[in-house]
Order: sequence, then structure tokens, then C-alpha cells
Amino acid sequence: MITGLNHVAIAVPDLEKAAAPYRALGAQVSAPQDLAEHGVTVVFVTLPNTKIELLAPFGEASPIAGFLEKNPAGGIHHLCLEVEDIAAAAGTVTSLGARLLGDGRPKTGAHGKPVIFVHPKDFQGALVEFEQG
Ligand SMILES: CC[C@H](C(=O)O)C(=O)SCCNC(=O)CCNC(=O)[C@H](O)C(C)(C)COP(=O)(O)OP(=O)(O)OC[C@H]1O[C@@H](n2cnc3c(N)ncnc32)[C@H](O)[C@@H]1OP(=O)(O)O
Ligand SMILES: [Co+2]
Repeated sequence: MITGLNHVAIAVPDLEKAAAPYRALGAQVSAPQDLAEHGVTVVFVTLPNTKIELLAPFGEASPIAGFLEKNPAGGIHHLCLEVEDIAAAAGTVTSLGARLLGDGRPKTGAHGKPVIFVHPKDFQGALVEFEQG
């Protein structure tokens, strides 16, 4: 059901500053992408076997604002697991007692694919995102 690690996300106060070392190390760094529906601006650092998603708040009600208040210099925010079937994966974790975030239905993520988040308290303190591969 899990087909891979799509990305590790880092919430940052300054996207350009955050992207600079990855660019200096020769990684491919995307242009910033405003995701109004998700309340973030994202930059993807493409690596040979996964990606790093750099996240900054976008708009007033960003879901990462609280995280950055607690971690003003930034910090690792979530893991994104690629799954074959997002409904099946969501059903599996909810059957284990985990809570889905938002309205519990997949939304379209940064890659134009369905994504959903599981409450970090139900994944040993890690915020986990599923993206349908
Ligand atoms: C989908 C587009 C893009 C993509 O990849 O395609 C993205 O990834 S967008 C990423 C931004 N969107 C989201 O993160 C959506 C899901 N997240 C949320 O709904 C919130 O961030 C939430 C509910 C996880 C936390 O919100 P908030 O911090 O405002 O709430 P609390 O302060 O009440 O936190 C509750 C509890 O959880 C702990 N927490 C918060 N964030 C994290 C985290 N990233 N990792 C681990 N734990 C986290 C927080 O410390 C609280 O714990 P407590 O012990 O009660 O203090
Ligand atoms: Co993500």
C-alpha cells in the first residue's frame, strides 16, 4: 500500500533563505508555488530518491502558523508517504483509531494528486501526509 517516501517537509520563515543551501549543493530547486487552498507557499528540492518540500505560510489562516510560532527558526513539519490507494490507506489508519485532518476527504496537493493528512498525535508525534501515487 505504501509505495514510497514522496517528500519530507520543512516549515520555514523564509523560503529563499531556506532554499539557498540546497541550490548551492547543486540540487534542483523549484520556483515558489502559492497553494492558497492549503495556506502555504511551497518550494520543492528534487533529490535522486525523494524530495524536500520547503513550506512558508500563505494568507491569514495558514495551518503552519502555529508550528512556526513554536519553532520560529523552522523545523521538520511532515512526511509524505506515497500510497497506491488513498481511500484504502485512510481507511486502514482510521480503523486503527487515527483521525484524519480537515473534513477527512482528500484534497488536491502540490503535485495535482489527492492528498490527506493524519493527526500527528495518532502517528507517534509525526504529521503524516498520504499522496496517491
Ligand atoms: C497539500 C499541499 C502540500 C503538499 O505536500 O502537497 C502540503 O503538504 S501543505 C502542508 C500544510 N498543511 C497541513 O499541514 C495540513 C494538516 N495540518 C494541520 O491541519 C495542522 O497543522 C495541525 C492540525 C496538524 C496542527 O495545527 P496547529 O499547530 O494549529 O494545532 P495545535 O497547536 O492544536 O496542534 C495540535 C498538536 O499537534 C502538534 N503538532 C502540530 N503540528 C505538528 C507537526 N507538524 N508535527 C507534529 N506535531 C504537530 C502540536 O504540537 C499539538 O501538540 P500538543 O502536545 O497538544 O502541543
Ligand atoms: Co506535503
